[in-house]
Amino acid sequence: MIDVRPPLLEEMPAYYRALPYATGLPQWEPEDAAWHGGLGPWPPQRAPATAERLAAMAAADSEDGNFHPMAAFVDGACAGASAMLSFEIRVPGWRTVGMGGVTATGVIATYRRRGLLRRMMQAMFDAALERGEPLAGLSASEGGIYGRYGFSPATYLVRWELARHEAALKPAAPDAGSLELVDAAAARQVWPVVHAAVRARRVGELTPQPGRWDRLTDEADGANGPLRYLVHRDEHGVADGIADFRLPWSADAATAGTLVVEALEAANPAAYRALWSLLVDFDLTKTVVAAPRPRDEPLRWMLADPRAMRITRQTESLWIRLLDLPAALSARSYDVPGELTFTVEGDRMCPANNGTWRLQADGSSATCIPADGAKTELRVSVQALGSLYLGGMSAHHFAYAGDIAEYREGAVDRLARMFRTEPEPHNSFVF
Ligand SMILES: CC(=O)SCCNC(=O)CCNC(=O)[C@H](O)C(C)(C)COP(=O)(O)OP(=O)(O)OC[C@H]1O[C@@H](n2cnc3c(N)ncnc32)[C@H](O)[C@@H]1OP(=O)(O)O
Repeated sequence: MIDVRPPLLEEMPAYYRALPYATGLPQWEPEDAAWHGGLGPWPPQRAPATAERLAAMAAADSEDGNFHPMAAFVDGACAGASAMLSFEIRVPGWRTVGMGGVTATGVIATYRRRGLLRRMMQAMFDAALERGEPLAGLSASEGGIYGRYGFSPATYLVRWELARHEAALKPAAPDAGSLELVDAAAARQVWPVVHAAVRARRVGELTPQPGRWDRLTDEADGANGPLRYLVHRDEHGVADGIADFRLPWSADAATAGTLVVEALEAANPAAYRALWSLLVDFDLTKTVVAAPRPRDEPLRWMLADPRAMRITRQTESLWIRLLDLPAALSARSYDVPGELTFTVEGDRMCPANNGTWRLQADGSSATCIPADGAKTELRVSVQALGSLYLGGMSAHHFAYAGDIAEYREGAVDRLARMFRTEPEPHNSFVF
């Protein structure tokens, strides 16, 4: 018998044992190796979490009102685990929308492909709708899993490299502010302030989980060395930018002298430029590696030679799924005013999304109301709407792929123009 429901506190250890990160099973892409590069190509295999560790995780998670676990029990045994974290995500028009972020998902190998994830996903969608969250989001371990549940990529992230001797910046006015290397305690104070300023004006950025920056430390991470923290302050001494970077040790000439930027945020162009000016020309280094970064990194256009920045890796980051289509589409704004009548079909997990809808947007506000019976201009899949929602993808591409069918000439172009946003949406962390 299959039972899908939130686990009880005493069931949490069994719940965690369904998760790869608790059982020590391999990860598809160990983040440090795949993204930052480093000495060891793969970090060492993690040991399964101890009973004490599982108990501590259960205690912490049960205190967290934004953590909504879901479990699948087969004949009483916990065989599958997943969870949603409640976030607020910034959408076009600088508003925020509630999003259930799917995280910590696993089905024990001997129980897989029996529909346990599908059932957990359905239960989590229903619970998110009850909490009033019109969106679900996630970052995917494998690209082939989540489209069937209505998710589709909405943001990208990249890793880039720059050779220091090619990284001359175009001339610019001198910085009126100042830079300072600080310790982890100071960085923990600055990060929330800078992130809040950035988040207010970045589509795709998420509210950080409580304690997000608590783990910042001055301790060395083996040969990768310690994280170092560079803060920018404006001319009044107010912190408006921060970067976390490492200078890993290497015996290999190919990777020696690499400066790895793991995070950098700035609330304005002057702070952004000042931070990068030092990091791309750091004494005794040869190469700068940065990840995860936005695809439309402005630094490229500050370089005298824009080709010097080489994107060495790109993947999709946040996948979006519309749970409540009219609430989601009327919560964002549309830079290009317009009107569209479109039809969604075949959404079995959120059937209220099906039907014909009329979206009307005047540049600052929008309405999305049922228009069943009206002449439709487009058929749009719920996946295409997920990708288009934050404004980073082109509707034309989804028309090529068959996710959008045009019944009135010019309707795809109108959809594309209405949904696009500038700059490209970005989320600086995954969950
Ligand atoms: C958001 C995150 O947390 S990402 C982390 C996801 N977790 C992992 O990658 C850990 C390892 N993988 C697993 O634990 C499991 O394979 C899961 C959780 C991904 C899938 O669990 P399952 O219970 O097997 O999924 P379920 O049986 O509901 O599958 C539904 C459908 O997805 C397909 N599917 C599931 N996983 C995969 C996959 N990795 N690749 C391709 N198809 C898949 C199934 O074949 C099935 O297809 P169908 O609807 O056409 O019949």
